[in-house]
Amino acid sequence: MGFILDGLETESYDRQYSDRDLLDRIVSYFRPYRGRMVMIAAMITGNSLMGALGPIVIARAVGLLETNTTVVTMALIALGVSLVGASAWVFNYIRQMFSARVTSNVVLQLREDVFNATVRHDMSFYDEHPSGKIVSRVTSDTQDFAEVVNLTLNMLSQLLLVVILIVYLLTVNASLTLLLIAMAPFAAAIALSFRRVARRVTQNARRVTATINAQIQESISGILVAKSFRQEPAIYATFDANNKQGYRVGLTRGLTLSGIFPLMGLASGLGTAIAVFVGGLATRGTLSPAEWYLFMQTVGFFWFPVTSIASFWSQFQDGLSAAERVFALIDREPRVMQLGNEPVGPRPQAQGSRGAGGQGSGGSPLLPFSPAPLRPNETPAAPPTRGHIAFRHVRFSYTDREVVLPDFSLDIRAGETVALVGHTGAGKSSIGKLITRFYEFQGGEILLDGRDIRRLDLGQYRRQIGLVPQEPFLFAGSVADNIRYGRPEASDDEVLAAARSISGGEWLASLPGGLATDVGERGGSLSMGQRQLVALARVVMKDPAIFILDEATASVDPFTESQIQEGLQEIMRDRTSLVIAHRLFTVRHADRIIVLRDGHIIEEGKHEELLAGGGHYAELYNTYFRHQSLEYVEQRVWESDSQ
Ligand SMILES: Nc1ncnc2c1ncn2[C@@H]1O[C@H](COP(=O)(O)OP(=O)(O)OP(=O)(O)O)[C@@H](O)[C@H]1O
Repeated sequence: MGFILDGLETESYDRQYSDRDLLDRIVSYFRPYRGRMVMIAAMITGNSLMGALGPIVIARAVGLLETNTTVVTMALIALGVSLVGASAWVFNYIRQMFSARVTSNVVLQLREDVFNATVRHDMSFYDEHPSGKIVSRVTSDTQDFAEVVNLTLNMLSQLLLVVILIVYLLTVNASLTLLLIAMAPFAAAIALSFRRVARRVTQNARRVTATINAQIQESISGILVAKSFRQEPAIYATFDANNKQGYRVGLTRGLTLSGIFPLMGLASGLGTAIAVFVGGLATRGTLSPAEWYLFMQTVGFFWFPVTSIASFWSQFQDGLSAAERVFALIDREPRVMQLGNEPVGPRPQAQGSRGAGGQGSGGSPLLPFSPAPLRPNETPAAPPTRGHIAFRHVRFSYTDREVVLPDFSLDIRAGETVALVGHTGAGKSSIGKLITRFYEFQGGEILLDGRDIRRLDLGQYRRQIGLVPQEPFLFAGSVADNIRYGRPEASDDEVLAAARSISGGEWLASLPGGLATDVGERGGSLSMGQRQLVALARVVMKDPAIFILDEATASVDPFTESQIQEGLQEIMRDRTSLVIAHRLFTVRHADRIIVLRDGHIIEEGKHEELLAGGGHYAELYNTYFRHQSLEYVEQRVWESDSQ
């Protein structure tokens, strides 16, 4: 079966729970619905009782046929059978109603938990796991689990029906009933022997579905790149291969599971034959036709749940493995670990420009915050965030294969604008990602105003960080919705004010509907420059103490560029800013430029100093930044004019 399973690895966070742990966990989801579960149990009992009563009443009718029966008696029996059938239906209906509510609630809760866990995971989780596979777990796995719950209830109802009939039959003929019971272990043994096979084929089917989902999702997200490289056939080929693998795995599952039914049918046929033969011999002359009818009827009822345990078992395993996968996703150990939840307050009210050198308002930015001792029941007051960031001998790697920052130390003073430059892969973005706590570092410490960022309340801490990534992501909705994302409670006037704080709001005029313009999926209806402007306005709305900008490498038209630059000046004025710089404008205006190579600081200073030094920065400037300068552009124009 090897080729069928190629590429169907489990996820690194997958784990095998013991049956007991798994069951305890499942039961915990049903605990809040104890009352309804009791009601369901009562309805199942009622339904099974009525189910058993049906054949008993008919058997009585058969018995009565031996004697002289009146029309009235027969009518009463017919009425009895109808009542029994109707009551069974009512019990069943009420049970279905309650169980639908309970399972829907459980799935609701399970989805909430799994989605909540998913969005809380740090970025390393998303690096390792394709989003399509995560989607599979959140949607189809939770649904499969719900289906198995319904199946279990049906099964319980069936089993109860058999138990009731057996108890009744024991009163009719004990030895024949015991013969029936003696056959049950054989049927169950055959059913259980399929357990492992069924679970494996089912799990493989689920994995292949997740792989197909992941690939479709990736292909659609990257369709623009794929089209521009004319890679549609390659995408199709990968899909085709995955789809065919899905077909093979699905077929194997179908064949394996359907093989169980004929085998079980054979076993039940044999069982009935034995019951007829042995039972017939043993009870010759002692059983009435009515009793014989009831026994044979019960053999049918008896075999059905016992044999369907086989198929049920595979589906049950199916549901259990779905639950296992969902719980594994919920329980995945976070890599970013907060060691405390010390409060983090907003930045002190802006008191005009702090100027170059970045001495922030109020006190020494290097002074660590030492809170006054709290009285019992007093919640600690959140100290204002001045924005002094210190890296102390930080060691960081994404994976075991490469150390990105071997021993990184850097002080960014409160209010300072620091530009990080360096060749690609030098570790610039990683520094920003560590400040935002997207990834966990392995050694050293990072301090905010003298406090270890691992001890801070993560939500409050991130509230103080405004991030603009290289390709700003906009959510579906209007420009105003996206700006309001920075502070959901903001009024329309505040949103407008945030938009106007960027380049006087001139950029809004280029949008067809102004603030109401629909941004399209991922902001696709706006130009790259407009997306950056919206992202900047979003940060203004958030009003963070620390601003991190991973500058876009894509150039925008000069007019938008100047609007972006004005916006940046506005944002950087009163806050600590870290810019992964790709624009000459930002390096020139930075209080300090840090030049990185292989995770080490090799130069630092202001633009002119570094340029005069003729080192790595000068080299970077000449190969990368210089062509953006006005002098360069003018010289090129002059050269082309004079040719
Ligand atoms: N999510 C990740 N998982 C594993 N390795 C990563 C990840 N992100 C970055 N790296 C690696 O870490 C190193 C530093 O990457 P980083 O993105 O910090 O560089 P950078 O200086 O910002 O480069 P660029 O200017 O190209 O954005 C690179 O070798 C990169 O391959």
